[in-house]
Amino acid sequence: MAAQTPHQGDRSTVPAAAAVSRRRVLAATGIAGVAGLAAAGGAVARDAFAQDAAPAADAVAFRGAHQAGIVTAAQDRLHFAAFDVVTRDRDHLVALLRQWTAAAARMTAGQAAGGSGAVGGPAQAPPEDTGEALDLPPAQLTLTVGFGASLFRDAAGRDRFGIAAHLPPALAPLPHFPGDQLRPELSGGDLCVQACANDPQVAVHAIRNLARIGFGTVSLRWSQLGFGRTSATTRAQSTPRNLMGFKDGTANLRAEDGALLEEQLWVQPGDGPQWLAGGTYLVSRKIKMLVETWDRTSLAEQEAIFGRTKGSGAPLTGRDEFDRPDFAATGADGRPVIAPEAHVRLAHPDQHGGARMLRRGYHFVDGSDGLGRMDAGLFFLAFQRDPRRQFVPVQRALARSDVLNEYIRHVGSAVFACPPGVRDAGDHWGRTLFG
Ligand SMILES: C=CC1=C(C)c2cc3[nH]c(cc4nc(cc5[nH]c(cc1n2)c(C)c5CCC(=O)O)C(CCC(=O)O)=C4C)c(C)c3C=C
Ligand SMILES: [Fe+2]
Repeated sequence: MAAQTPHQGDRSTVPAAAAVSRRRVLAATGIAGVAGLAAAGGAVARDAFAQDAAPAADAVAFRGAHQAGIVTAAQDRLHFAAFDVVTRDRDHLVALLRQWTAAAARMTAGQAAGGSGAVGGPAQAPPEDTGEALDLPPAQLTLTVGFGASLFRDAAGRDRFGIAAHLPPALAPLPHFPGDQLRPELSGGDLCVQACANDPQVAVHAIRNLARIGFGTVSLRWSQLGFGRTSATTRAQSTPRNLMGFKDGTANLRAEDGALLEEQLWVQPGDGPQWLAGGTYLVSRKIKMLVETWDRTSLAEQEAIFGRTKGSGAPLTGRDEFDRPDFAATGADGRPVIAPEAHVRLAHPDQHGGARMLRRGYHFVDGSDGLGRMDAGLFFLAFQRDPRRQFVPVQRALARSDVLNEYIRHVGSAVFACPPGVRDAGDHWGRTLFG
């Protein structure tokens, strides 16, 4: 595979030899050929991979200074998984991270998870790929890994894998916030993988194959499917709407923010342990929305809650979506136009020493509760340089005063340290931490 280290702006370019789509493999082998591959022991499939080295059109480069899936233009679908490590053997864990890296590089390029694919291996063995993405393109799949604090020390404080000395202070557990209704089975985790793609089947396929490869070393702790991005992460993307009908992500950090990303998003050398420089922290919160209550709330009340208009997304003190909110403005009654307890006032960087986050969440609808209510909400994901200075103070202010709290419940929570990007073909997830 070509050794190439694309940097931030190069995400759209994929090392040519890495980018052989599953569709191209099928075309090269032919459908009839595929049927015969199991008996043929996979040689045809491997030859097809070797011969066809044209780039897949909609692949996001896996390697780079930073991991993909953070400032990457937010895709439309999510499958997020948190894993517990079930081995005590450091070598097994590192071997898995190497295997995962290889599989992730392949799948993000549109290839099968393993070299012989879904149908190219021996008939007597389980296939190296589960097959449900066999004829699908890469769909801009990104796979982003993170490490939880529990990977470093167990509940009794024991050093699990000889990495406790490298635990970043900023990976501290989040404090309890007023109103939290967190469920342990939707929270925490030793490792996480965020799979984003523009095809849900591609995202699910990726997580499923990583879980399959990890059998015996990791076990799935909790997972979340998401749809409909709730943020824009590049200037080219329009602002989407959340399940409450409001534009969400207007004031988000974006890929083009240059120096601001260094200041607010990427861990800098000297911030903490060196292994995380170029990485970032991810906070996930599963937030249920009481949509039936929201839907019986007047438009004026809804707009007062956010401090923005529902139609254009403009602040209540402005006309256009990207107008700066004027928190000093008062109405004819002398009261602030944007209420003291409005969501955008409480979350605004002006209230938190300039702290910002890169929000990258998704909607979820997990069916209904049997009592006529939708089990729906926001799977909030936010990347940042230090949760102690960013997520925690903002959430503390929101938990204390946000009028939105009447309509939402935080039920899941986790924090992960996401290492820097995989640099080249010899690099792997966790190398900077485990050596
Ligand atoms: C602790 C961080 C935040 C949580 C949790 C959170 C939950 C949450 N937010 C919305 C909808 C909107 N949020 C908006 C802005 C906004 N929200 C946060 C932080 C959290 N939100 C920030 C930092 C900001 C930006 C503030 C600013 O700089 O102006 C908006 C307005 C549009 C926008 O800028 O994105 C909406 C709408 C929901 C529905 C929700 C929980 C379910
Ligand atoms: Fe918000």
